[in-house]
Amino acid sequence: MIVSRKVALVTGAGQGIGRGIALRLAQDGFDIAVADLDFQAEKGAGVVAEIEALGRRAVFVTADVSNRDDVFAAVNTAAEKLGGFDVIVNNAGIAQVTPMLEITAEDLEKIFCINVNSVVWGIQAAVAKFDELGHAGKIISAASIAAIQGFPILGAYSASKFAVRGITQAAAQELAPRGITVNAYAPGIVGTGMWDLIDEKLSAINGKPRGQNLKENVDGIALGRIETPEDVAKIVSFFAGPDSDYVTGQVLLVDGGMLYN
Ligand SMILES: NC(=O)C1=CN([C@@H]2O[C@H](COP(=O)(O)OP(=O)(O)OC[C@H]3O[C@@H](n4cnc5c(N)ncnc54)[C@H](O)[C@@H]3O)[C@@H](O)[C@H]2O)C=CC1
Ligand SMILES: CC(=O)C(C)=O
Repeated sequence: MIVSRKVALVTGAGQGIGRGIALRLAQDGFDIAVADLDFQAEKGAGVVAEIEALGRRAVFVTADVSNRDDVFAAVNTAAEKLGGFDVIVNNAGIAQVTPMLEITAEDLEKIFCINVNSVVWGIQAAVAKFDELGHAGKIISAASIAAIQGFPILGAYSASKFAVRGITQAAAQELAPRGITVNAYAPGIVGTGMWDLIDEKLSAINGKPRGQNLKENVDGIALGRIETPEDVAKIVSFFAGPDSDYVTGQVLLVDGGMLYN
């Protein structure tokens, strides 16, 4: 899907799914703001270089997505440096691997600030910029299979992703009169740093050898292989491009066949 010179900001784009999305949207013709935490600046610079090698413009923007001011500043920087603003991908997120009876107030505060508040800030910042620029745009957020079904030991994470689904449905209805679409992607088991962490923590809890929890989850995928960031990025490409102009409020499973709705 080639678009004519547009700008997208992708959060958590220093690695993993976010990097895959940033590269795919660059291939689609977008100039890209690669947003991530400060400590990811070196990886972010690498992603910027990869995008530039594709012939597109890119900037790295430091932002902690749990901080509303950071998100607004990132959107402003993207628009100023890249000359427009059309799409936000609220991708950044964290996992927590904690049995329900051990979840603390601090755990909940942290995961909701990063996985949920960030989506609200991203929607607000994007809409403010679309209004300022006098055009509509597209808002896309990271849900998960855990937004459709709760996963044991991932209870706080599942709750945060259910919240992303609710926000996506509500925002889609509120923003439809402005021509803005709001959708989310729901990956399954993607081979990134996040699943390295989940596998490690599950091993510590259930005593299975490292890699075994990941293998058991991948064995349950109908299409028979682990998901890649590129698999996810194809769906984001659809939501960011004109072929999804009549799609809003959707949370699209891209899981190789794990859940069916
Ligand atoms: N890996 C998987 O199997 C799945 C991942 N997802 C979701 O996809 C999204 C991306 O996940 P992965 O790429 O796998 O994770 P990852 O851990 O590999 O990458 C996450 C990125 O987000 C950044 N990040 C974390 N906290 C941040 C903050 N406060 N502000 C800004 N950036 C922050 C990290 O620095 C990192 O670059 C997340 O929202 C995750 O919940 C959804 C379903 C499955
Ligand atoms: C990381 C994630 O979303 C799951 C459920 O695997």
